[in-house]
Amino acid sequence: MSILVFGSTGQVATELKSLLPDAQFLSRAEADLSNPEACATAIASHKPSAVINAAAYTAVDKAESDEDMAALINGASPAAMAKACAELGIPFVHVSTDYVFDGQGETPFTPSDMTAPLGAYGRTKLKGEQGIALAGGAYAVLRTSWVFSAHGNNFVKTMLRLSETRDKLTVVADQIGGPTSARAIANACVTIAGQLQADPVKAGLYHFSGAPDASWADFAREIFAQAGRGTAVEDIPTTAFPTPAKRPPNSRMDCTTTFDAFGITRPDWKADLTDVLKELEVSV
Ligand SMILES: NC(=O)C1=CN([C@@H]2O[C@H](COP(=O)(O)OP(=O)(O)OC[C@H]3O[C@@H](n4cnc5c(N)ncnc54)[C@H](OP(=O)(O)O)[C@@H]3O)[C@@H](O)[C@H]2O)C=CC1
Ligand SMILES: Cc1cn([C@H]2C[C@H](O)[C@@H](COP(=O)(O)OP(=O)(O)O[C@H]3O[C@@H](C)C(=O)[C@@H](O)[C@H]3O)O2)c(=O)[nH]c1=O
Ligand SMILES: [Mg+2]
Repeated sequence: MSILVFGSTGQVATELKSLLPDAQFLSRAEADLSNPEACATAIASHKPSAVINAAAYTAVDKAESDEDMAALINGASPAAMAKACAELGIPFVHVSTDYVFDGQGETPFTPSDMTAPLGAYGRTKLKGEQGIALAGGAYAVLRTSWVFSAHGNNFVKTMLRLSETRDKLTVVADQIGGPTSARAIANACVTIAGQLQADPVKAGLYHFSGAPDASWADFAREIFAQAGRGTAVEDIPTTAFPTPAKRPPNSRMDCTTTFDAFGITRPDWKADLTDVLKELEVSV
């Protein structure tokens, strides 16, 4: 397959690069997602056998005051990509988020559960999902959560940085979800692209998150335990950590249909964290 990837520097794009050395990666300079037509044109001119979109507006708090731009990048451009792929008859794999849900209750969300984003980032990602489904091609939207890797910005790197100057951190304990390594997501995207090409009836919306579910505070404790840092983690409620964007308290995702359709299981995030810490050279 000649795979075309939108994104070049992000967490998932970086992992796709090591997995797919022969794929083409489009940076922002080569395809700006604030320009949906440019994205469609890039696909039409490269004529790939599959497209993976790993680029997005991921600054959750900033999106609250910049929703129009986030909507172009997360909504209109992925929809335009899906349409261009449908016209070429090639698979399109896109990554979405747990933040499309309101996070009520304690039951894991299934792909068919009602969406109700609490903030601008989630609203714009939902627009992307809906535009992609409307395009009607051999698409897969893979919703994931709490992405971490050795590259880019993520919670693991933030915690390690803060632990250098702090003996104790306060971290929210009432938001529960599945931390997911960017490498596991990249692997899943490639598997799904291949299977969609052979079997386009598998098109649809899927969930993929690391197991077991944990709170951000649990995640922080595991990071410090594995990295051998003495920093203590105090559980706090979300109300004690005010942010511009509201985040879902329940980010648990039911990933059953992803296994049923593609044979892909939930990755063990603690094992993947070990690999990332090794890569960062901070493991004990
Ligand atoms: N991060 C997370 O915790 C989660 C992410 N996701 C989803 O997973 C996918 C991958 O996320 P992740 O790898 O973490 O993302 P990152 O934040 O690590 O990277 C985002 C990428 O998008 C690119 N990008 C942003 N704006 C534009 C633009 N206007 N034109 C072209 N490229 C642009 C960035 O390029 P540049 O370097 O030029 O800025 C960067 O390469 C996204 O769809 C995201 O919504 C889902 C759940 C959780
Ligand atoms: C730094 C810090 C954060 N927190 C909280 C804030 C928040 O609720 C949680 C995680 O912080 P972050 O800024 O990493 O969260 P955030 O950027 O919202 O992470 C999200 O990004 C987008 C792109 C997604 O799609 C989601 O799945 C999710 O990964 O931890 C603390 O409680 N204490 C702290 O010291
Ligand atoms: Mg963030």
